Amino acid sequence: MTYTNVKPKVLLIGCIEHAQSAWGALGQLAELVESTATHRAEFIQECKEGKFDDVVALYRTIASVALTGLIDEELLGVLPKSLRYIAHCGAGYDQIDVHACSARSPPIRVSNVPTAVDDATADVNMFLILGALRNFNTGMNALRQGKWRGRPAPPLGHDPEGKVLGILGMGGIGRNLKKKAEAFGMKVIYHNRRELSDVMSAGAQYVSFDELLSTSDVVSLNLPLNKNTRHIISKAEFAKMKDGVVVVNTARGAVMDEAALVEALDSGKVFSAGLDVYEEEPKIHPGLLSNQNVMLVPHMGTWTIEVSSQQSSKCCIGSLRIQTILAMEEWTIENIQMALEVGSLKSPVPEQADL
Ligand SMILES: NC(=O)c1ccc[n+]([C@@H]2O[C@H](COP(=O)([O-])OP(=O)(O)OC[C@H]3O[C@@H](n4cnc5c(N)ncnc54)[C@H](O)[C@@H]3O)[C@@H](O)[C@H]2O)c1
Repeated sequence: MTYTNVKPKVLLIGCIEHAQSAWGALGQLAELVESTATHRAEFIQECKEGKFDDVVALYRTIASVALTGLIDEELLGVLPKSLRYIAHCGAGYDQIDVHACSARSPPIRVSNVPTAVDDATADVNMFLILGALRNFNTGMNALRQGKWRGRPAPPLGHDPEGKVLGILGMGGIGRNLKKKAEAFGMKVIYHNRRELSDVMSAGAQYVSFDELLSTSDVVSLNLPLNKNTRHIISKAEFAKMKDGVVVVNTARGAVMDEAALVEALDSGKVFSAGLDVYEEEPKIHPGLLSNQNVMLVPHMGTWTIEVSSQQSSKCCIGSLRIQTILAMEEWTIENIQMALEVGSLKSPVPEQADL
C-alpha cells in the first residue's frame, strides 16, 4: 500500500513514554491522531462520532486497556472500517481478539513486540522451576517467622539434573528457557502449534500435547493466551500428568484453570508450582496463597533494569530500563512505518502468519 497525496491517519491509544522522536518522524509519513477518552464508553463514543474515520493504523500500549477495555468484537464493530493494522507495544497480546481481527473484511493485521523480554522472563521461569523443584518456599517462609526451616522441616526437594522439562509454547521465551534449563541438566521436550525446524528447536524433541503432559517432570507454560489456549491446562490435563509433577507458568494466568491447579496441589498430584501470572491479577486464589509448596511472584517476568541480550547493543549504563521501553516503542512504530510503506508488518503475530 502506498500513499501519495493524502497522508494516512494513525491513531495513538495510550502514551509514548520515550520514543517521541521516532513518533514525531512518523508524522512526516502520516497524520497522527489521539484519543482523549478516559474510559471505554468515551472511546466508543469517539469512534461513533467519526473522530477516527480514515484511520489506517493504530498504536496501542498494554496500559491503554484501562482506557478502551479489550480490543474485542464490540470495539472492532465501532473502530473505523478503514483500520488495517494494530501495532501492540508488548510481547503478550491477549488484550486483542486476533481471531476477530482476522475475520474482519478486509482483515486487521496485528503485530506485537517479540524477543525484547525473552531473557528476563526465561530467567524468572528458571527461578520458579528451581524454587518449585526444591520446595524453597516452605523453608523461606519459616525462616522469616524465626523458625529456621520450620517444624516439621520441609520435605527434601528435587534436582533439575536429568528431569524432563516439557515446554508448552516453544516461542521466544520457550526457546530461551530451553538453553537455560539444559545448563541445569534438564532434558527438554516441547509442544507447539507447529513443529519447529531443526535449527529453531536446537535438539529439543517435538511431542504431542498428551505426550508432553504424560512424560514431563516439569510442565512449563509459555504460550499466548487466546480463545484456544484459555484453560488449556485444566482438570483433565492435570489427570494426564505424572504424579508429583511441577507446573510453572510465566505466560498468562488464564492459560491454566487456577481452581483445578489448587485441587491438583491439594491432592498431591502436583508436587509444587511456580507462578508469575494469575487469572485475575492482582487477585490471587486463596488456595495458592495458603499452599506452602507454591512459589508466587507478582508478575515480575520483565522487571529488570537491564535490556535483553537482543537489545544490548543499544544500551547505555544508567538508563537501561528506559532503553528497553524505548526499543519496544521504536519497534512498534517500525511496524506502523512498514505497514504504511510496504503494506506488511515487521513482526506480525504468529496466528496471522499465513494471512
Ligand atoms: N511474565 C511476564 O512478565 C511475561 C513477559 C513476556 C511475555 N509473557 C507471556 O509469555 C507468552 C509467550 O511469550 P513469547 O514471547 O515466547 O511468545 P511467542 O509468540 O514467541 O511464542 C509463543 C509460542 O506459543 C505457541 N503456541 C501458540 N498457541 C499454542 C497452542 N495452542 N499450543 C502450543 N503452542 C502454542 C506459538 O506457536 C509460539 O511458538 C506471551 O504471549 C505473554 O503472554 C509474560
